[in-house]
Amino acid sequence: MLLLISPDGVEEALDCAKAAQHLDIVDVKKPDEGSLGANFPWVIREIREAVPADKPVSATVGDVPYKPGTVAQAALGAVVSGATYIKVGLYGCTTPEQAIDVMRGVVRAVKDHRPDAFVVASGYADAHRVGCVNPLALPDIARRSGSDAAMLDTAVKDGTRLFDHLPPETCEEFVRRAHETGLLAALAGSVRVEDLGALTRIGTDIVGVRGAVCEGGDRNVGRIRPHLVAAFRAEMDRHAAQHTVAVTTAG
Ligand SMILES: O=C[C@H](O)COP(=O)(O)O
Repeated sequence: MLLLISPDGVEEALDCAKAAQHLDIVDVKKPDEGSLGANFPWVIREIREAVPADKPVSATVGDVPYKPGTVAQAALGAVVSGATYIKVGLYGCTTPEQAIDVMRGVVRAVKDHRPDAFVVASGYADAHRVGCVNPLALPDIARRSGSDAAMLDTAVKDGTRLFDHLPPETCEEFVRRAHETGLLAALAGSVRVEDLGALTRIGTDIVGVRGAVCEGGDRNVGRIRPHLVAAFRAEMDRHAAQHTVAVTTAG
């Protein structure tokens, strides 16, 4: 499982860089603009320069409206600024068709500029609270739009967590649907270390966190700390090793 960490700006990205050996992807966002709030292009550029070259930089394009042209242009801005993982939160899409429309534009805008960039279609585990597309539709939306991964986060950051809205069995079905069509499955949403066992067991490819690696577990007031990133990674590795033993023993 890959670890994606979301700093809110250059200062926190520098702290992520200090823990670079413990993480896999640095994800630029602006949490005060929403769950997948988009940051400024110059922030993406500065973070790309600050993070070791072998660590991909991801950027969120926002909790986007159903405006395919606007979103495609924003996604191009993110990739031109140096991000190679482009994450789109399909907040304003109420049907799979709308979501596919948005993601097709993003895929074209991004891949015309940089064919090796990785496009992530993100929905929300708590979609029922904000009226957007069903989370289990995301793998099919990602597949039909030519995206590379399907992701779920939570739309409302009120302390409730991924598994409060979608139990592990439903997340497992999400992962299964993504894998069935050759896509990666990414999961996030106030994930804590105690969720890592289930996330590992169900085959999650990427786990996205912010709060869990901030001081006091607080994604707004706390700051990302390198030792918390290292500790989170150690727990991930422990669960991965346990899972391998369990699978080998069962086989
Ligand atoms: O993409 C990952 C998100 O930033 C997760 O943030 P969170 O762990 O604070 O919910």
